[in-house]
Amino acid sequence: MIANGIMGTSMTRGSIVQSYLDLIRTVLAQGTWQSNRTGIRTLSLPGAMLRFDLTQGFPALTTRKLAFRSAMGELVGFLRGYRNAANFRSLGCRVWDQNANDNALWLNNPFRLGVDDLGPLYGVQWRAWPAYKEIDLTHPQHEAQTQRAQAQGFQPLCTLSDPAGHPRLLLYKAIDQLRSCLDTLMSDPTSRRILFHGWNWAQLDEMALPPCHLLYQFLANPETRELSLCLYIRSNDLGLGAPFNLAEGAALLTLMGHLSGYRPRWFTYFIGDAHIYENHLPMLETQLKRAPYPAPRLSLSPRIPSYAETGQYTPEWLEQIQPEDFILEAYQHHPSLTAPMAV
Ligand SMILES: Nc1nc(=O)c2c([nH]1)NC[C@@H]1CN(c3ccc(C(=O)N[C@@H](CCC(=O)O)C(=O)O)cc3)CN21
Ligand SMILES: O=c1ccn([C@H]2C[C@H](O)[C@@H](COP(=O)(O)O)O2)c(=O)[nH]1
Repeated sequence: MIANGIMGTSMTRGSIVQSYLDLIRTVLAQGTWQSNRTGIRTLSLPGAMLRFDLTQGFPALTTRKLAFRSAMGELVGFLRGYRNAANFRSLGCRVWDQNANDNALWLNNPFRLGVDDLGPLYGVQWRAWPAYKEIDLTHPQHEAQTQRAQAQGFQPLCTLSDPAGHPRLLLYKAIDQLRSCLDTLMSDPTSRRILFHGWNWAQLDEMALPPCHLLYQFLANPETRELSLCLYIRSNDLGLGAPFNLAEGAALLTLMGHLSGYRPRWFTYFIGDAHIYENHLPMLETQLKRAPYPAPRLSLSPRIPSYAETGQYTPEWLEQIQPEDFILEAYQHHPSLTAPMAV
């Protein structure tokens, strides 16, 4: 009914998982075999899109059991800016252990801080993107420029001279991109600039893995009180990664809407390299033989204030939320299946 979930508007509770299965079928039919850094070949398709109407349910896999608690642990770890696999484990999420400790390239990286370190990935960039501003102290407006930067929270670090010998003031700020998005949903919801991203070129070489889900754009409609999300994923492991990425994207959208007074609506999921690892084929073929169940529902624990109900803006819940505050309701699923992760 809905080819790759792209048509969208006629989506029903049953078709939420169907669009994932259609994408698997498309990659099986049209993908090409490719090699990659992991040594495990993939069937890959360049470019794909899935689109979910979240009023019809939550995009959790039903053709096998989604490790929901683990996925929410990962999301909460990102929300808190964690960079250590032990912190993720303490939230019930073990999916970062191998990337932290089993990849020879990362083990030999001089930026790795020790066992379980992952480097400044996802959450660090979301909550504390390191930003520097240089002000040319010979510019006639340098005082106004400095004042403006300081009003935005930039702190002077030192003065230095550029290659031409001009004195420059260096300022620093850790940018909380996610908090800025939430603040902008409150102050300027029709803005088309409410986005955060993880692709920090200056630090890609300091990370265990450069970000896969890297651009999140929120789109609010103050008239309908609906909030939508466009998410771009440069490289997506359809067997293991996509089920987590779908659940976490939809949960993040729900949380952002809850804290700013919007109901989640469209979740559009763009993929650059959509791939299936060779050793995931049996797991996916089994799922294609199973009939999907209706999509479950997501609710948030009542202890998290809904802005629409209380009128109180409580952005601190971005950090305070716990994995168990995300509650999956009416989740019917087929038995568990799993497959190895390519490291
Ligand atoms: N090759 C690869 N694929 C990925 O999807 C991936 C990476 N690497 N590295 C970093 C993160 C970690 N993510 C992962 C890694 C493993 C699972 C996984 O093994 N999922 C199991 C259940 C795990 C559990 O019970 O916690 C599954 O069956 O879905 C999921 C997401 C997504 N990412
Ligand atoms: O959230 C995630 C994180 C990772 N992945 C997958 C996508 C690829 O299979 C690997 C990353 O390898 P690269 O060589 O850096 O592309 O991990 C995912 O699907 N979702």
